[in-house]
Amino acid sequence: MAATAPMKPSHIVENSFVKALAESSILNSVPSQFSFANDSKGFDSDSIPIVDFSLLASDDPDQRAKVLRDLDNACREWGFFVLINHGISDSLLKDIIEASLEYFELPKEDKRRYEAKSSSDPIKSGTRKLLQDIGENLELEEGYIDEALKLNSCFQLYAANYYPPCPQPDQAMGIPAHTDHGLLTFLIHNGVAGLQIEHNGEWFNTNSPQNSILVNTADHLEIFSNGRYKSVKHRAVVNKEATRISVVMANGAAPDAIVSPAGPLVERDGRAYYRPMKFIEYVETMLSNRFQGKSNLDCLKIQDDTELKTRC
Ligand SMILES: O=C(O)CCC(=O)C(=O)O
Ligand SMILES: [Fe+2]
Repeated sequence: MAATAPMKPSHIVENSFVKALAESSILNSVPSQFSFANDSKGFDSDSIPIVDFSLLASDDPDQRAKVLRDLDNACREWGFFVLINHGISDSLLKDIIEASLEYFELPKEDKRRYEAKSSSDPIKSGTRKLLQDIGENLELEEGYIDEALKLNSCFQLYAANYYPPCPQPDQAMGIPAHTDHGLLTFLIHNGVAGLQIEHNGEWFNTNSPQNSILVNTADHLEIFSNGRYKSVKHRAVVNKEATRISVVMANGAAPDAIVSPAGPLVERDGRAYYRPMKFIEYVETMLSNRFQGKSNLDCLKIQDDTELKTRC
């Protein structure tokens, strides 16, 4: 059970409530309304991909070609990678985590002031270098991805998750299995592990250094790449000892961009495997029924030509 800010999807319980509950001295078991029997075990793996961001700008063509291949393999095979040498200082990363913790310590009324009023309340910013490299890996013309997804006014959603220590970690889940909307999700944390990703039907722990950034490919990149890159399923588990904080930046297309498989990829594949949908509509429907029933992505998948006219 996580408290999330500033976006508060309807399934997430009141921020202050989870925190107060966890701090209550009489809490020694998970209340039944939060009980979520699960197998939260994950495997450790040393093959989780690592991408060295600094080498993407290398002048050495062989070095650059190698890191582009690393990025392509990571997006195709895991939908996930640990980004190192990204150029963001350790102190800035720490400050972001600190500021998020301060937010969770605020009284309930003060917290409200910072909550986004709706999902169309975007934070617009961000480097798009990785997306341009991804466009190159997909053999799209330079600038294609920027224009098709209107990246000069791209949508970024910031959320901070607070996971208090849990007396029965095997009876609760911080955030259940889901995929993210958007193109890429960037995640940092306070050094306490908890993110697990699904790979070949198994759950893997992501024990990454605190100064790295965890990146996962999300639904709109799966759609745009016509299924070459998979939106990875992930979840957050809790532990008995330590509070975990994660800060997530979901990086998407412009709110009014219609996201569909990229034209040149559809030509290469002979057909589109996903239906188009306006970016902001996707985000809004997803946030209103996240973790319940069929995912938006499944609804947009076209299984075969005979299904072209069917919808969820
Ligand atoms: O806290 C984490 O590790 C995962 C958070 C997450 O998946 C999300 O906020 O969408
Ligand atoms: Fe997520």
